[in-house]
Amino acid sequence: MTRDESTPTTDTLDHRKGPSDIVTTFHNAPQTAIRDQAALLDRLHTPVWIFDIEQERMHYANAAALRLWEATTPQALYARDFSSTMSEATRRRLADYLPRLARGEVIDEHWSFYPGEEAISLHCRCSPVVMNDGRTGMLVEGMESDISLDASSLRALEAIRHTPMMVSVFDGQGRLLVRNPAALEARQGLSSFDACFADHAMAEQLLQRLEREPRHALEAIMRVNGRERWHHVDLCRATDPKTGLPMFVMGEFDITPRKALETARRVSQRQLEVVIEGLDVGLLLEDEERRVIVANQAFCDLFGLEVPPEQLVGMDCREAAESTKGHFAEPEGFVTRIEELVAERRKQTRDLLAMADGRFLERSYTPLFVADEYHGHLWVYRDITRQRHQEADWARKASTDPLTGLANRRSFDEAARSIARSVKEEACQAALLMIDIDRFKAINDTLGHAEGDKGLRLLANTLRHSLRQSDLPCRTGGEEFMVIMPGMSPEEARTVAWRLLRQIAEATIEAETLPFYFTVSIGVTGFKPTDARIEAVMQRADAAMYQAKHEGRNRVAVH
Ligand SMILES: Nc1nc2c(ncn2[C@@H]2O[C@H](COP(=O)(O)OP(=O)(O)OP(=O)(O)O)[C@@H](O)[C@H]2O)c(=O)[nH]1
Repeated sequence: MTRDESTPTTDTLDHRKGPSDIVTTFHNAPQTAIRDQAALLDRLHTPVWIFDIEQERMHYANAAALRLWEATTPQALYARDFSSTMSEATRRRLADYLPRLARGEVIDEHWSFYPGEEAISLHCRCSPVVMNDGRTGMLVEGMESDISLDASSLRALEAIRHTPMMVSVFDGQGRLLVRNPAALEARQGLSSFDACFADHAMAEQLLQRLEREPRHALEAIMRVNGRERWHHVDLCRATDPKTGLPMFVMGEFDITPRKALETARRVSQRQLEVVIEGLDVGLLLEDEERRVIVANQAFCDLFGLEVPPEQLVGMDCREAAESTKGHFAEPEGFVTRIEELVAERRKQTRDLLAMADGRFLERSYTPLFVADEYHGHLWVYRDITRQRHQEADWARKASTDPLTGLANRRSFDEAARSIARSVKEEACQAALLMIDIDRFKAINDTLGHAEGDKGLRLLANTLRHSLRQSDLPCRTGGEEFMVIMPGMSPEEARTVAWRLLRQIAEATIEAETLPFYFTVSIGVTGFKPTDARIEAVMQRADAAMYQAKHEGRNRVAVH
């Protein structure tokens, strides 16, 4: 069929009854004008028809449309029952149209027609029309399409009409010839090949590539309804069967969710590596076969390994433990404990390991289970040497008198309670001395507090150097000192007290930096199993000390 054949004459109209639909739809013109308008429409080369989608009946067709539908008379076409010839795909497509037309939408799509042996692709503009009974009909203007394919190609195009995959056909210059509804919906307003791609330069290169290669597949960022989406793109070179000119087919589907997932995985993998590398704890990840999966630089540093951590990957962890055990104060214990933990597969944190060089490491062991399946284990080593020293320092400070360096009242209480318990439960003996400087107030008042402090320090040093290791000298108050003497009877302690008393007096005389000398009074008592509280023994020591003061100072008294 050619367009020339379709030239209508006004005669055609004489034996046709124009439907009154046209009146309401087109111009709302007076009835007398119907025939003139219909005659005008018959003169169009463009086929125009009105189709009742619900009843599957034709309501109007101009002369060009009659030829397209291969009808000899309009009446024959209006009487035609389309339900018997309409394919299921076409019925579904039209069923999609109905609500859209009812909403007033104008739908532009390609439709294929097969009059005789011919295949015609028309760009159909489908608009809503109100029919006589008030229902919505479809007014179709079949405009010429750029595409000229043979019948089988058009049928192939029809077949891809219902796929969610986007299919577009371009000519050799990248101008759009036809696209299926999925592509049409995604690319409204975009009609060139390069406009489909976010990267136009890449589109240019692809066109050139297709001149050399018959097909090419890629993943690219494409433009879809003004947004950018990742698509898998299949490009295939073809030839227009009529003109012999090159064209190519592009099939696309959305892979954005997969790409997003891949990106997220890549980012989190990289982030994980950065985190592992940046950690200042030594980290070693083993698989269930006890092979190293990951180690970080901090791990190598802790064990003095002079290889980059990547070189440990794949190494047998049992061998690694054997070769590093020499770093530990108890090498065999280190290896044995690792094997125990692995056998138990129970999380273990804060395992303290003493190193041969005096450092302390804290070890955490975590078995790795994914969905109840064992996948190896994670070892984390942390150097806590500084922390340990700090803690020891704090503990010492908390229990030490800052002026003299002797144990303070808190330590004295703890030690005295412990000794009292031993005396009670183990029937051993212990003594307590209370030492008080004589007339210390006068020294302070005449020479000042700072000079007085020198005296206190001298007394503390004398106690420290004169007593046994097992004795505990403490500064329990201003110028009041106590000495706990485990394993000693009050009588034995009395002898020691006298010796101390003399040594203190001599020390004050010998000390060149001390501008005064002093004596002390000492009260002596013994811990008794019957003492309910340590205050009892302290009171006796206190009483003995006051007795010594009372008796003239510079002496020892026993309670
Ligand atoms: N320099 C110095 N003096 C202290 C410190 N703690 C207490 N003192 C002083 O020690 C003196 C204790 O005096 P008292 O307990 O009254 O008795 P005393 O002068 O030692 O006389 P007797 O104990 O009766 O022999 C007071 O002057 C206190 O201020 C201290 O940390 N440094």
